[in-house]
Amino acid sequence: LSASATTQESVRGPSQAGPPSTDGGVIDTSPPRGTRDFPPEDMRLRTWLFNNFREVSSLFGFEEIDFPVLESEELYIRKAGEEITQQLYNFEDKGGRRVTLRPELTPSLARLVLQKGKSASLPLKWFAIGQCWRYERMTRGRRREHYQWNMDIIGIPGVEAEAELLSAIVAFFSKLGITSSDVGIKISNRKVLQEVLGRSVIPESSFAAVCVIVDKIEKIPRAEVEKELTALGLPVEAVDTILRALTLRSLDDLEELLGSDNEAVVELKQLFELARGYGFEDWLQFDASVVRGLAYYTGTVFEAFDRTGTLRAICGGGRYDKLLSTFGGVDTPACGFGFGDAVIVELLKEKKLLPELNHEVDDIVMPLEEELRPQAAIVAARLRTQGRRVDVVMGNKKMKWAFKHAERLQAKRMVILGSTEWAKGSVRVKDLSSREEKDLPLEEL
Ligand SMILES: OCc1cccc(Br)n1
Repeated sequence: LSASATTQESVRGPSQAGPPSTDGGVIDTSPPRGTRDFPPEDMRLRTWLFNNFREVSSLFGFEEIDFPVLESEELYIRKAGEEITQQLYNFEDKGGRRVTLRPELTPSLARLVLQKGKSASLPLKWFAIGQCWRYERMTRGRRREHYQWNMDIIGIPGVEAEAELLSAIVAFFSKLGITSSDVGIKISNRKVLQEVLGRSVIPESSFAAVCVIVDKIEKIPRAEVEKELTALGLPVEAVDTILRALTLRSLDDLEELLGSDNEAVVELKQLFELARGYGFEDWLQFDASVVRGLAYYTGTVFEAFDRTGTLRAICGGGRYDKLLSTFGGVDTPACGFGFGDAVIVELLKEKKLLPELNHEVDDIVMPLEEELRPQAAIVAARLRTQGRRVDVVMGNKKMKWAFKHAERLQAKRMVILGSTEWAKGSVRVKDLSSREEKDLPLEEL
């Protein structure tokens, strides 16, 4: 056997040694490029984060849904030049179908709403937590998967829906100890751009593509944005007007530019008034430069940012009233947000708000002799029936190991089975905080 096979044996033991790997070495134990494993310590943090996602969703009366990570490619074929649709993790399956790992959750949600049709009584308040994928040339070394929390409200045309979603986002941040001094939420409305484009007589068909390009305004040089806009066929003066409009940072200036009866002005004013009612207006700021990079947004758009400016957007969302009709359904008002699992963890690290999460059990059950293992099972079953988390020591360990193990797991008690005590129907229980030790009859455990 080659050395590596021995290595494998040392991992699997001689009796179960699998076939030596092809080149005689141990397999590559890293996960596929751009993906992550979640060993226990990382999985505890992820579970903690997702539990907070779920608790906030439940607090706001939302129902959880889920759908396959694999979807038909046609769900994401959009012509607006979005990065997300140009990096599909797509392939042809063995049945010749064009499929893809989903890059986002919203199209799946739209598909499910259409599938439910009239049986889904509106409004729907649905949330999902799902892994999303992109295939990006590793030249940029970025991840190819992340988990996203989405909350969506289907069937409400008014901005009260957006106000609820924003309130949920603020509730989530507050729950984790993040305040409006740490994070702000930029708000705008794509109807600002629609109005400005309308005045420059830009065809409606270019609207989504203009939004996708303008969304890059803070990521690529302005000249590049101008170049891409003119390449779309926009006259130079229209490009100037658009970019000037995007510098607006006050609703009064917006009202002066568009007039008080402009839909964007009306909707934004309503939203800020609701925000005052909810008490989170100090998190919000109007910022006309926010358009978000997804083609299907039609109204309100928003994104949460860290006020130090060191991180990428923490979450983002908006209104997408026409997505269902692009799938052949009846137009249904909808809005929602996506909240990724990566930037929020970076923010919590920076703010020293990461929770201390340890693997914990209540009782360690320790048979002093292998012959007492069946009895240890009886004790463990009894304790678990009471809802106590029990770790049964296996592998013929000594007491010294068991006490170190108990300390690592911050166990409350060590329950020791010895033949003498068992003969009297008792077990020895050591309280690991008071160090008190006593024999307890099994029925008093
Ligand atoms: O938000 C863009 C995106 C989509 C899928 C996977 C990853 Br990582 N990032």
